[in-house]
Amino acid sequence: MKLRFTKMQGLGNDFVVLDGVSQALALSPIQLRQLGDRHFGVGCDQILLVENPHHPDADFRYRIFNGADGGEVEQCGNGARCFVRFVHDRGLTGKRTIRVETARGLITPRLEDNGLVTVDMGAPRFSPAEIPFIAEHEAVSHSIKVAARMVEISAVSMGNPHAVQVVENVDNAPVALEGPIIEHHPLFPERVNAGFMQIASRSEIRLRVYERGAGETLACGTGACAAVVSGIRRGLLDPTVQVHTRGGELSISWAGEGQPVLMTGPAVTVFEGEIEL
Ligand SMILES: N[C@@H](CCC[C@H](N)C(=O)O)C(=O)O
Repeated sequence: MKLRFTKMQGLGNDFVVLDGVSQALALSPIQLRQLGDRHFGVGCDQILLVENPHHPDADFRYRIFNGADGGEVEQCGNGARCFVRFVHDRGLTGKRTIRVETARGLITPRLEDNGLVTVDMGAPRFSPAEIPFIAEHEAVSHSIKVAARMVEISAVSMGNPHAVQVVENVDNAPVALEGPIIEHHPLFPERVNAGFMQIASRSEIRLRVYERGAGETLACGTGACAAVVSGIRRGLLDPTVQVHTRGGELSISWAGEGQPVLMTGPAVTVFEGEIEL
């Protein structure tokens, strides 16, 4: 079968985006992995499938699959911004504020006049139901053993699970060594995204994320939200923070418990193409 796709990126976190609104699409895990493969397919960190909604209050539904293993996941921050650009640029909607159904509820991205996209990512969650590893007393951080050392991590769900640690300097943080160990740590039965955050000031962090099912990416939107939320809860950060990733800048705001996280950043179309699957 021939499949048309759009290649997009948000801060270098790259996506193959598929239009499941104009055509019915049901891809097997093998086909998804082929799309994600950088040698035998198109290559991307995640595949985004845009569909008609099931939820009565939503304009669209979008599904997210990690490119390396084809596994479906609940949420993707950079993907949410690319999703908005995609439906807007293809004329699938004229709205600039869009209600989107994800595997973890509705989120609301808005295409700004300056071309950036702001996404209301919903409230972060800290309950054991979302992150089973978190104890009932909901401490803001926990000590876990990673390789030979104890690491203090904050567990945050942005719909998908994150474990964030504070490091002195992200440039020499043990992302490649500890990322996969944290991702597969037995305390996280659903596996986890591992964040390494350097606090530059109360309003600026530097961040690297080893993503579940993808490895280290140039940026992770939900990872940025989770890192800022964990820094605010630890008393290290102000409510609005500039996040420097290897792929560029994001602005993240959070007013505190029960409030939504707002993420603003770019979304760019790279090219369109067709692949035989
Ligand atoms: N890159 C994304 C997150 C994609 C999903 C993640 N790897 C997971 O498995 O939860 C982002 O920008 O948030």
